[in-house]
Amino acid sequence: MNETIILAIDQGTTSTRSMTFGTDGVPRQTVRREFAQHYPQSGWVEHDPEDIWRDTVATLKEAAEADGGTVAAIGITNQRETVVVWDRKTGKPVHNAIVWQDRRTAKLCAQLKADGNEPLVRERTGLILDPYFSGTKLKWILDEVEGVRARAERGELAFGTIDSFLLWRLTGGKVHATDASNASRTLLFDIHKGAWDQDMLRMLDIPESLLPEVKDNSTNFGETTADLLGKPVPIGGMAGDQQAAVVGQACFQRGDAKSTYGTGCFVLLNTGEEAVTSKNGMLTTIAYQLDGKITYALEGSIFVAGAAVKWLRDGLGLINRAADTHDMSTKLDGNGGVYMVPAFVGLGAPHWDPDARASITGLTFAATGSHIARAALESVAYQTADLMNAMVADGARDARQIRVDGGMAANDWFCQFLADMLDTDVVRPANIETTAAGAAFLAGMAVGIWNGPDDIAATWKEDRIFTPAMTRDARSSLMEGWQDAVDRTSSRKKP
Ligand SMILES: Nc1ncnc2c1ncn2[C@@H]1O[C@H](COP(=O)(O)OP(=O)(O)O)[C@@H](O)[C@H]1O
Ligand SMILES: O=P(O)(O)OC[C@H](O)CO
Repeated sequence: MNETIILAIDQGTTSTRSMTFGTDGVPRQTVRREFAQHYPQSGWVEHDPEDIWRDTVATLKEAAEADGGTVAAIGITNQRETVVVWDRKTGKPVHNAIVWQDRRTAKLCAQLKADGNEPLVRERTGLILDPYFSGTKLKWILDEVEGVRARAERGELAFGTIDSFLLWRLTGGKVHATDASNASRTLLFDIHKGAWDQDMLRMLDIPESLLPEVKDNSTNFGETTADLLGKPVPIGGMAGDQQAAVVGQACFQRGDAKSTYGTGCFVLLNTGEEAVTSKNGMLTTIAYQLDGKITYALEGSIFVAGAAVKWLRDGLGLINRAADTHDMSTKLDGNGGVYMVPAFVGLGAPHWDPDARASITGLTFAATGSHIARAALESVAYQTADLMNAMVADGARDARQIRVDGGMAANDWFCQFLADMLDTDVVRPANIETTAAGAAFLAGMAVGIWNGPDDIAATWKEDRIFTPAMTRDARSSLMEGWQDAVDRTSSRKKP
């Protein structure tokens, strides 16, 4: 008899992946495709939703076929905040997807801030007024794309983050829904009430008819059309990729923290039933909602992590493969005073400086390509340290370990440097694709394969622990160099 499997779709910023998992939670097959990034203007980032759909269908079919098992349920996880608006009749997007990294609404955010809206935004949504989140991007499409506002007001259009768009397409246009974790990133959602917020909709002039229904993370989201996998398959799980990683890393207890290193880096700290408000630039967000009960997280969001390594490869041509950065960094005695501040799309938490742009500082004739590669890896660890310090300052974090995952976590040199900078054990699981695993677990729970978080925690396996091995003085001196580089890169000039 065919084995039962769960299929996870992981729609990331640079690639779309489908993975199959056994009922033991172990990954079996992975099919991955990179897709085109569009940069129409400085600071703008777009995706073609049809590329995303095409790769989703192709990878899910290939993964299921390569596996050969019987797909019991599908889970979807996705790059968050990215906005798609489509026609309810034809399913056609009215514009390219505006990606979470896109800064085009920086001015609008500054204006809304100057008008005194930020305290209410923070109180209701847990977020701040930064172009990162979906709300102002949705407003841009309504205001700038000809005819769209009128069509929206006539109820002809639907808005969604990537999860919603894929759900709509996978169900043949039958279901327009999202999950609480994705909704909590839109700037439109009251994270305390668990409902769309009328004041936010008014502030951004967004017709409510555009919005999807918001559901638990593990529930019946509908069935796929029969043509995709030969028969309809239930979609049982949906979560933003960072929240799915919280589930995949089994961070179910208050105080558990994970950090995912993909395109960006996102640290999420489970704060249980309490929605902790940060005074230090962190976000308050929904980690997951199960059986109607919300668990919150404090989040630190860094916009560029693995993307800096990708730039070394694709922009500079300095490396052939991302993994080359490991040996280049290992062979140097130190960083030679070279720092990279990867503010390619501004700086996220805790600085929130959308107008900053990247820099490399401290270059001398002794600097080599390896110093630049190392500076890229180091910058991601320094940024994580800034987040952890902010969480400590918020009184929200003790000195427990942090679990890491995502593509960059495969790099041993980086993980060790991270442990040194955080002065905390860095724990890497056997499966670093925890995002897809989280989506599979949520889907599997919905169809009774796993009963709840305890079953999921039992499948989590450690690969390696990286223990801090640097003196306090060495750490402080590196962090000072980093702080100096950040100050030089800031768009806010010191008086
Ligand atoms: N060994 C490595 N060392 C450093 N960076 C790496 C390594 N392997 C992958 N990366 C980086 O990690 C990112 C890929 O991670 P992934 O989790 O697939 O990202 P995403 O889901 O955002 O597409 C890429 O940006 C790549 O540059
Ligand atoms: O593409 P990733 O994995 O870096 O994730 C993107 C985040 O969801 C953006 O908030």
